[in-house]
Amino acid sequence: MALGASLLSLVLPQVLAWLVNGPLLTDGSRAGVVGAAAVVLVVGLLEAFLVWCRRAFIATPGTNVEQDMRVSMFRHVLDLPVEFHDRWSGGQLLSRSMADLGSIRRWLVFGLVMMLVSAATVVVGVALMIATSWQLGLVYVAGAVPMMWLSFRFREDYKVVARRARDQAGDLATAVEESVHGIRVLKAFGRAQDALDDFSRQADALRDTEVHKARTLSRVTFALGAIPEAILAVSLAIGVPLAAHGHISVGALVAFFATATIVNRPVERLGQFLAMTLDARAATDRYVQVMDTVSAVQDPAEPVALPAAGPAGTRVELAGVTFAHPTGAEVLTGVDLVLEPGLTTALVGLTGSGKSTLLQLVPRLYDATAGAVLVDGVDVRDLARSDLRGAVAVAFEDPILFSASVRDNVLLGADPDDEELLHLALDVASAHFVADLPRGVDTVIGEEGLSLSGGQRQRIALARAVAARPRVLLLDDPLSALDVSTEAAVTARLREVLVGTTTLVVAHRPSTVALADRVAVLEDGRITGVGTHADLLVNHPHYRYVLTALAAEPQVVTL
Ligand SMILES: Nc1ncnc2c1ncn2[C@@H]1O[C@H](COP(=O)(O)OP(=O)(O)OP(=O)(O)O)[C@@H](O)[C@H]1O
Repeated sequence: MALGASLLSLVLPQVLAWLVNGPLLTDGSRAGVVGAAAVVLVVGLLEAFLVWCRRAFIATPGTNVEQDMRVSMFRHVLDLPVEFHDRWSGGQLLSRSMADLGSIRRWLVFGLVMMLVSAATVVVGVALMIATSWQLGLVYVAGAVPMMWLSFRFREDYKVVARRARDQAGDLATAVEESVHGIRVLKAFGRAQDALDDFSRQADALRDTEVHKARTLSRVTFALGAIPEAILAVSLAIGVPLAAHGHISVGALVAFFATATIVNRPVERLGQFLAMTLDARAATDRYVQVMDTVSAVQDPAEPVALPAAGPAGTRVELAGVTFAHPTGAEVLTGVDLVLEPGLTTALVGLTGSGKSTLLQLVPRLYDATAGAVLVDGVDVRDLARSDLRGAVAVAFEDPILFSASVRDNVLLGADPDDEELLHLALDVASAHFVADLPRGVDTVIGEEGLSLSGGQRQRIALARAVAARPRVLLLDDPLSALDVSTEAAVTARLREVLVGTTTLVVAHRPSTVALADRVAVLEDGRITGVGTHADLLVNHPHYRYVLTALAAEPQVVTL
């Protein structure tokens, strides 16, 4: 339709030529003039109708493409492993999934269509101009050479700044995200001004890039506007003598200039279309960069079914597990550890010894670099991730809650309508404070649960892990914000409810260690001792040292 509208506009100069050569220069008949006016009117109305159709019909496919790309990207980002999210900032992903995709849509619905239409209009228009007068047509074609050279130069310059601007916009989004996320720290330390200064510096850099882009575009727009006008002046200087000597008719001369005026329009806008295309290209590159990232943690081609748990529960084994973050040194070196079915094992080690890392290998938040993690004898890499993560629940030390109701947060990994389970899980986690919230379990907790205290957040996160009714429960020191007596009450209830659940608890407090059936000591990336608390106290010097260090950590600071 866009093409039809544009090509129709080229009909008008031909009507004009016929009008000049016919009724105007010969008989001057009224019927001829009226006929020409009628043709102009019909062609004009048809062109307007086609333009309306283009605008009306392009919106749906354009927005559909944008939506499909956005959903695919979010699905892919959710599927990418934690290691990817360790490296990528939220702002970059945000700007790629919002602003970049918006720019691709605008290009699809306008830039691409207008580029194609303009190209067709120019080709057909120049052909008509050559057919009208080959001498003048060739002059016009000669003008294309400097324009193509200028466009090439523009493309080389602009594509670099277009990409830079998008990357800087992503960094700026990250700065906003981090500052908002850490607003309490910034305020408490009185660093708001520093954050503002940093942000202003980044915003200045983005503005400079945008100005650079605009200047590059304005230079090429000026050149692409001036050259066709100059060609028209040259054509006029050549065309008038040609017409005067009868080499071309006056009508042909008029038609040539009318066509040239129409062809000039898309030529003059070529810079703008090119800029849009290069912007969309930078946006597409950034989109593809995320989409082309292959997830290192994938489902196997033919997943093995998770065997039913044994009578005592599920057995988890880490066999010769070694792990290093892509950017760091080896954290775990040949770890051998068995979590006996239905028992609670405490994992103890100095800070930074790799306890959280070890725990995250079980649900495949990371994959072991060497060795294997086995759940009931099956390598976790041979299981479908959904099966594995359905059987394993984690409560992290830093509890992440979503801006949803308490109910939705707790029943995240369970049946969302299971009222009984909801209350049981909250009870086990000693989250009785929920009853006092304004709307009870339906109270929407603020972004990331920041409207709750640290201990309250931890208890909701623990309730979530319990409600998942896992075969294996991994607790990364989830009770650290609770006082010792609440911790004891929660642990006692956990023991009652989680009969048959194999539990690994990362312990930072002697009180937590004492509640476990067995203790494993992580030292220099290896498990150097497994036994009861009492045995290890007697036989394991590093365990004694770690316990002393943990006990020395002040729980209450007295000034
Ligand atoms: N994403 C990461 N990239 C690179 N190194 C990391 C990453 N996460 C953790 N590490 C490093 O791995 C090591 C183990 O970290 P981990 O969080 O497992 O220790 P931890 O024993 O749980 O510590 P803590 O008791 O303080 O919670 C640390 O040296 C840490 O710096």
